[in-house]
Amino acid sequence: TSPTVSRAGSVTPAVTHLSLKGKSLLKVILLGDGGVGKSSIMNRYVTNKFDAHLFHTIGVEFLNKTLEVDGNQVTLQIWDTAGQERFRSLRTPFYRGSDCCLLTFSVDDNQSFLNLSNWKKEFIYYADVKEPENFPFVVLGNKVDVTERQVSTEEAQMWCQENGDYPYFETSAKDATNVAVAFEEAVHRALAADDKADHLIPTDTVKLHRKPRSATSCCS
Ligand SMILES: Nc1nc2c(ncn2[C@@H]2O[C@H](COP(=O)(O)OP(=O)(O)OP(=O)(O)O)[C@@H](O)[C@H]2O)c(=O)[nH]1
Repeated sequence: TSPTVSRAGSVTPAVTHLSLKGKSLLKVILLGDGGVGKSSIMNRYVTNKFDAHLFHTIGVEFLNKTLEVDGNQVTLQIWDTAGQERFRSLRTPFYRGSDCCLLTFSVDDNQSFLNLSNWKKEFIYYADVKEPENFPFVVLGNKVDVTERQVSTEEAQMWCQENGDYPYFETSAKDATNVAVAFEEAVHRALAADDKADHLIPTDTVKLHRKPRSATSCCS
């Protein structure tokens, strides 16, 4: 729609049964081909509005939404990126620090589905994800309100299963189908991945023991 701008939303739905561990901000990023509906999904979720004549995004935009997680306030910072190839260098610097990535395609556009792998690769590279197999991706097949589909539910589910067992949601920003549940799943995944990373830290500990000096090992 316009170059990097930020706005704030203030809706507070409840998400429960999540372990927060002091986190108060979660960054969720939407990636996918131009025109699949990323801006519309974000706008539907944060402002509950839909615009049938949106302009392409240039660079990135973000909106905040406050959620309640186990009685605590968490800010969900949703980053909407420009899907068109010509804006690649404007969007990629914003991938770092994401807690969850929503890979988005449109069910009436087969090419946008085929491009999911490229979006995943681009994200992993520019976000500098250290353990791609543990990163929480969620896949959205948007525009399910349209009648002429090019991608079946089964095909999309299969891709998700084969590429990391990602959750898959068929959404419509137009009529609000599954938009909120998809973001709630993103929050769940982000917090679960954070939990897992916490558990991994002790295994990285290096034990340093001074080796007893032996009579033959000394050279000075
Ligand atoms: N029928 C239908 N149209 C949609 C839906 N979501 C978005 N659109 C329309 O698709 C067009 C593109 O939507 P955007 O939200 O701008 O797509 P985008 O992915 O943000 O596009 P870029 O900014 O170019 O990356 C707009 O005309 C929207 O109104 C949907 O769920 N159903």
